Amino acid sequence: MNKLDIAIIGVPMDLGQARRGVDMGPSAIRYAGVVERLEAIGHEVTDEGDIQVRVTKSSDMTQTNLKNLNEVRIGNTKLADKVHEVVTNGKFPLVLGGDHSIAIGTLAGISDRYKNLGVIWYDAHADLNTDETSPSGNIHGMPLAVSLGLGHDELVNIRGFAPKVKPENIVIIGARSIDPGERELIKERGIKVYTMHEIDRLGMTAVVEDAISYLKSREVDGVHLSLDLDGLDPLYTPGVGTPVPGGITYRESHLAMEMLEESGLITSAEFVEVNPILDERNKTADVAVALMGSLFGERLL
Ligand SMILES: NC(=[NH2+])NCCC[C@H](N)C(=O)O
Ligand SMILES: [Mn+2]
Ligand SMILES: [Mn+2]
Repeated sequence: MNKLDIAIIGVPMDLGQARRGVDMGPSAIRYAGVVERLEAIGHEVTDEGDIQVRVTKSSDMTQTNLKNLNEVRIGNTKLADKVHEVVTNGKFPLVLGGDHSIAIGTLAGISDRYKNLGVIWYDAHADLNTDETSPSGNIHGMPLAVSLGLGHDELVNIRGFAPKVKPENIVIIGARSIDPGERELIKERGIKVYTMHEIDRLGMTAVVEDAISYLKSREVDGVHLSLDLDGLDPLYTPGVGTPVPGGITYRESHLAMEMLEESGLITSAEFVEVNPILDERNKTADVAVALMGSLFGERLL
């Protein structure tokens, strides 16, 4: 295990989707013992606290079909600057959500350090909608598209450059709910997707091995793991706003985290969509922290 300097950044953002409460995700994950857990492995951990996010919904949806565009943009701009600072200081950013719209800021903050960044998107969804294709207007369904440079200018251009990632450097794992516009984009850009079909058919071992060798063949200089807790089956992580049945198991997820840790490729991570209001006794935050344990090198023997 490689000893890391981990910087935890909380993002109490819930304006990227419709169900309130996911702003309490960072507190729930801290309560589940994230700092102690990572320290016990032997890492240096600093909790950088939370990014200030405006809590009031904007009523103004007149110009675009994006909900709370301004608040989401401002929160992500602050997050991007913070992540950039942490990366520049040689620390490993571990971002706690908050809804998945915060991946916009995380990726904006990382990607000028890693010019050929790889991204693993562990999620039931592809999050590849744009303002034109979104069925909901919820920005948490758009962060991957935004990072590809597609969507509203104000989101795409955070930190003044675009795109943040290349389509051929992205791997999606666990997809089982894909909208028509997203399907088109996946085909058009040749984005690598392991749906639940591939996970069932090949097994998680083969899927993660394949994902790792694919990213290595792309010669990535870093890999960001963006883990949406709804990637797991809602049996294991009920505290999410957009659950989709038929998901990845708890065991498969631990295996995936262990294999990613062994690969030595991961240079940043975020765990998102933990909503304590929808959860059962903090189960989803507990799973998030357990998976972080595996991702950061915790082993039984
Ligand atoms: N990060 C998430 N949970 N995203 C869910 C997105 C759901 C749907 N595809 C939408 O765009 O509205
Ligand atoms: Mn999702
Ligand atoms: Mn997501």
